Amino acid sequence: MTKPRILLVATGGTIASAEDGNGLTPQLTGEQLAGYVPQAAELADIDIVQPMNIDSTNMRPADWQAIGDAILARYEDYDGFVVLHGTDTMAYTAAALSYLIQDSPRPIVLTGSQQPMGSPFTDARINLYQSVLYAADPASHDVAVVFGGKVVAGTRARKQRTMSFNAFTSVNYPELALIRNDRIIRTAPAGTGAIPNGARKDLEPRVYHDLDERVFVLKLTPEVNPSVFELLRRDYEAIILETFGIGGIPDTLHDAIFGWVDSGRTLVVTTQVPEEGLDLGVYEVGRAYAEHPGILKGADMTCEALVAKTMWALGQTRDPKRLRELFYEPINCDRLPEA
Ligand SMILES: NC(=O)C[C@H](N)C(=O)O
Repeated sequence: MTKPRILLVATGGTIASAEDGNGLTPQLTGEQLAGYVPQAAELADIDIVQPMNIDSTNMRPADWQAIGDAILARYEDYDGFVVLHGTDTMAYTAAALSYLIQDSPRPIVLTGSQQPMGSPFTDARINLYQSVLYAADPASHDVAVVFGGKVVAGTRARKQRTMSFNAFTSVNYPELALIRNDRIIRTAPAGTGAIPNGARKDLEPRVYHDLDERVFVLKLTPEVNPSVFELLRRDYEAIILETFGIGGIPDTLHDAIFGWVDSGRTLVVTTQVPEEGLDLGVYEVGRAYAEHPGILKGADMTCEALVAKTMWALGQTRDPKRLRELFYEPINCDRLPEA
C-alpha cells in the first residue's frame, strides 16, 4: 500500500531552536527536525521545504503569503501539509492560511512546541508525530492547529499559555478532534466548514494571494484619547476595536469613531473579553454603532482571525458592499452564520 505524501514546511519557532548564549533562536532545519521523529516517516512519505527559519515573533503578512505559496506550488503533489511554526504567532498564521487557501480538501496543519526539539522533556516530538498523523488521515481537511493532543480550527486557535504543553485553546468553538497517542478522536463526525469529512481530494481550494496589511488593533482602556484615531489615519486603513464587555464604547470616542468610518475607512468592532463574543445591541453604550453600514461586527471571532480576515478582505476589494460580503461569509468555522 502506498503511503500518503506529506510536505513539511519548516519555518522556525521554538521547535527548531537552540541556545546560542543570547537566548533561544531557530537553528535546526526541517530535515534535522524530521530526523528526530523517525516514526513519522512510517506514517507518510515526507518531503521538506524551508521558506524561512525565524522566531514567529518576526513573522509578518508577507511570510504568511510565502508559506501559502510554498504549499500551493506543490498542492497537487501531496495529500497533506504540516507547517512547523513558532507558537507565539501561530494563531495569526493559521487564520491567514485559512483565508488564503479556502475549503482546502487537503489538510494544512500547523504545529510547533513549547520546548525545543533537542530539550530532554520536549513536546516537539509528539506534536510533530501527531500532526503528520492528522495530515495523513483521509478524513482531515482545511487549516487546523494540532498541538498538545488537540485539533483546533485554524481560525479559532489562541495561544493561551506561555509555558504549558497545553498551550492552545479553541475560542468559542469546539475542538475538531482529540489525538490520544496515535488515535484521532473526531468530535465533529459530520465534518466542519464547507467540506464533509472524507471529501474528494480532487476538489480545488479557493486560492487568494493578496493581503492589505494596514490593519491596527486598538484595545480600549478607561483612558483612550480620541486623538488616536487621527494618529492612525496616516498608516492604517482598518481598525479592529477591542471594546469592553459585550460591546461597550465610551461616549468620549463617539465622534472620533464616526469620523474614521465616514472618511471611508474600515472599523471592525470586537470585544476584549476572551470568550463568548460581541453583541452591540444590548447596551446603550454600544447600540449607536450596531446598525452603521461602515461598522463590521466581529461577533464570536477571535482577534487573530479578525486581523487576518480584514487584511484578506481589504486585499480583495475596496468596495464597501463587497467588503461586507467577504467579511460576513463564514470561512473555516471562523464565525457562526448571521442569525
Ligand atoms: N514556543 C515558541 O515557538 C515560541 C517562539 N518564540 C516562537 O514563537 O517562535
